[in-house]
Amino acid sequence: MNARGPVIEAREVALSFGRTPALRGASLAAGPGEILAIMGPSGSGKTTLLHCLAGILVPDSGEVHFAGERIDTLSEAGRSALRRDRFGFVFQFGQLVPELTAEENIALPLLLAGGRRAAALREAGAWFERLGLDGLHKRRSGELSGGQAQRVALARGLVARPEILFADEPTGALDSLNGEQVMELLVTAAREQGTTVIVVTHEPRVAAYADREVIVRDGKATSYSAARAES
Ligand SMILES: Nc1ncnc2c1ncn2[C@@H]1O[C@H](COP(=O)(O)OP(=O)(O)OP(=O)(O)O)[C@@H](O)[C@H]1O
Repeated sequence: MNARGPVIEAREVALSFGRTPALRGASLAAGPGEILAIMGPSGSGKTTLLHCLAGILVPDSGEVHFAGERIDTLSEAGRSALRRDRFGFVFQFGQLVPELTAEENIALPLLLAGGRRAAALREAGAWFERLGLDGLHKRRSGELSGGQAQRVALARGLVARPEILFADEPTGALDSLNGEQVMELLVTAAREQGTTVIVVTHEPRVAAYADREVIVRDGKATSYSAARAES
């Protein structure tokens, strides 16, 4: 696959939890820098598909390719290294480390990648002004509002300039104003860095920030171009 091919791709991915089929041959592909929204009814398989793409879950059948390499056949250690070094993550409830300050939380991916503490904190610090978090460097997650904590989580997901950011309902716990702000920051920062974004959401207003939507229904995925204006 050449550099213009998809950066991440699922091919006919199937996965069951016991007797519950979560995915039944789902395929999708995202190009470099593309922002893709995964939508669909509750229980349709969105999170499972995201986890298969990110190497968190291994499909029963089908293939997952990243940057031209098959990744579902890698060992757990290989997939874990991929997640640490090349992917970023944002979840619905920020999942910040409560013992760490906001700046330490943001710096975490850089430290895990072997970066030096002073340099990592400096880089983390650059995100505060950009995200409207000035003066909150030393706060712990319990001392931040939901919107502030989610912006910290977003910075942590992007600070190491991952090739792909996986976001699972990143605005799901926020009111609509905070949700739109987080999405706007996410999209702006990802575009600046050229990061591909795969975002699971059930909110059309969040999906409207994406270049393209993929609808998952009954464990299968269908792609729609961004021709939402007519509908
Ligand atoms: N760890 C698990 N163990 C057993 N069943 C699971 C597990 N995770 C998901 N499932 C089942 O797999 C199916 C797909 O779940 P998934 O979380 O991918 O759906 P979803 O579209 O993300 O749903 P939601 O929008 O409600 O978050 C559902 O039937 C769910 O109950």
